[in-house]
Amino acid sequence: MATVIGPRHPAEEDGPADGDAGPALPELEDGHWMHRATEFAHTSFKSMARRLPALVREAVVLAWGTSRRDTAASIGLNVAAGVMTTLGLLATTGVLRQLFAAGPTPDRIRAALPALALAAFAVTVKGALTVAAGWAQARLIPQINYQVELRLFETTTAVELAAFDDAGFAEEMDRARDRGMAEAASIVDHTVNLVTGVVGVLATAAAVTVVQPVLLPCLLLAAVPEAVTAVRMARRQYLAMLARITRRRRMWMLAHLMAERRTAAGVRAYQMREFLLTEFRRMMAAETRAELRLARSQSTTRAAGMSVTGIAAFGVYAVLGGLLLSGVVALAAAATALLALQSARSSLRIAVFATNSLYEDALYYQDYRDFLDRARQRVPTGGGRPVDGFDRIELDRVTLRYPDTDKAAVDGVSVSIRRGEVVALVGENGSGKTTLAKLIAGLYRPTDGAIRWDGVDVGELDPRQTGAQVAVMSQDWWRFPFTAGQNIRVGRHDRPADRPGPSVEDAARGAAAHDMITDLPYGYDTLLDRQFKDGQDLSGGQWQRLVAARGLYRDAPLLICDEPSAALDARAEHALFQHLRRHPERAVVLITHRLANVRHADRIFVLDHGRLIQQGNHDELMAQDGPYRELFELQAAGYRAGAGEATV
Ligand SMILES: Nc1ncnc2c1ncn2[C@@H]1O[C@H](COP(=O)(O)OP(=O)(O)OP(=O)(O)O)[C@@H](O)[C@H]1O
Repeated sequence: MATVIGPRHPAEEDGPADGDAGPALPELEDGHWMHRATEFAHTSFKSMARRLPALVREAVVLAWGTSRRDTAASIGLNVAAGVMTTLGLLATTGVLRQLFAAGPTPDRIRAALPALALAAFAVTVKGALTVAAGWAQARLIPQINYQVELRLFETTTAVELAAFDDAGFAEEMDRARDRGMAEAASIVDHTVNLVTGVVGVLATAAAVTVVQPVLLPCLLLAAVPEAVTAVRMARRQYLAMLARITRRRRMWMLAHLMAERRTAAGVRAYQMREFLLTEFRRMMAAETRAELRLARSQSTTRAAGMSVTGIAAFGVYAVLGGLLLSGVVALAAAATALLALQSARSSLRIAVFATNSLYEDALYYQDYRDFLDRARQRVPTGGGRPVDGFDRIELDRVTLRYPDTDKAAVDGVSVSIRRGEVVALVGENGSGKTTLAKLIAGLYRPTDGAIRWDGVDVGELDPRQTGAQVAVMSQDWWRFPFTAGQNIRVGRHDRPADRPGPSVEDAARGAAAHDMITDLPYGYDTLLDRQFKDGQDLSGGQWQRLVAARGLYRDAPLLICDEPSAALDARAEHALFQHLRRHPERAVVLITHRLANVRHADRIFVLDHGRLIQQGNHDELMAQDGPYRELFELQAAGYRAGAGEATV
């Protein structure tokens, strides 16, 4: 049997130094979340604590806006639990005082009983309050997630298409979606934990102060080193993660290349296995060494922290002993202080951790807030004039310049499209056809010039109603993970039952997709995504038929077809073009490089570098000595030559 394990790489035995894991792949762009990670890494705990009130306020406002009842319960019940902590400690002192008093044991126990009952009551009630507070806190999280996610997607689906061409916008959206959104619930969670921790510390401090104020500094002295060690370790881990992040991202990238269905064929066809594995081994070895170094330094920090904590505890015991001997503190109070110490330690640890996490997560949540503010400004408002079809769409010296580009993709183009016509956009790659089609479809607004529907500027029309008049068969379609039937029906999913229009099957027949769909295992109910059970894959051409069927099902008065047949075989292409013929109720804008398909168009617009350089019907353009005739003859010559060779 052939071995499936490649030869061992030297790195496996000794592993290179970190510097050896240099880039064989090109340098990666910083991840969009890196700026927050770096900011967090360089903020001191003191600065974090200073921003704490503002962050807590923000989290409370968010939680309050989501559920007043659960917010009030989360905070109120925790405060009440704190009161019970104080009460419990005071009752314990009472018990101890009675037990340590002089007299016969049965008498002392009897005297301690009321305080004992009170302590038991406090512990029980505190337990119940803590459970109830945890419940309210757990209830808050999904409700916040629901609100925050919904708000994000309501916004991302409403913003204008042009926003997505803006690199900054797309990046902010990724940031908001990948991390910012998830941190909304976290900041509320951390805030409640912070409140719990602070209330715990205050409750303990209050009890100790009542019992004997002198013990308060001892309490703090003993609790602080442990909390500081915890923060130090978390910080060190974070910095180590940050230092290794570039390498880890490279590893993830390689891991995807080696274990992905979509890359499997390419990796095999080009025999890339050894190349990828070698890269992976190099990085893995360096990564392992870094992990080992971190483990060592963390253990050192923990050991140092434990030593300081031990010394502090020793100091507290010594002070307590001194106070006992000098009679400043009674034995019962000293015993209570030891109990309080345990409680204060864990509360302080919770509070410090919560501060750290709250600060970090709030940075990411800010990304979410910033994105929403920015995105809301990009939601098209449009006018309120109703639209019900059109007779003529006019583009008047229309220009569109994509963000961050110097050249206009469409440059001062004036064309008109009438209902009942088929017009074609022709030109070489990058000449601006798709961009012009998107302008006609209303997906982009021109940076210059005007688009008018029956003489009215589109800016004055209701954008929803304008959009409803348009169907686009785009060349870069998305494989929606729906059934075949849904993939077509989604083209007009909101069609009222009484509105006439083609059935899903009619549309599929029109796009030569019906037979292909009925051949699928579940026909129109077949799921077209292999991630689902019984999901199926379609070929590129089969998908294109489905996309064409969706466009036909939409049954709109303006049909824009951008390379609708690029992946279709000759029969499917023929069937589709039968459907794209002239129809009195519809205008068709057709983009195709197969010029035989535009011969019958009423008008052909030829574009070059974004400019309109020729227009007319096929015969008129063939009569001119221009680019259209040149392109057409080049294609026709290919066919003629093929026919000639075939006859040889
Ligand atoms: N989203 C975008 N952001 C920036 N530039 C773009 C964008 N889309 C297209 N362009 C640029 O605009 C110009 C016109 O592109 P367009 O897609 O309209 O050409 P096309 O004629 O449809 O090309 P093809 O025949 O290859 O489909 C090209 O230079 C292209 O690089």
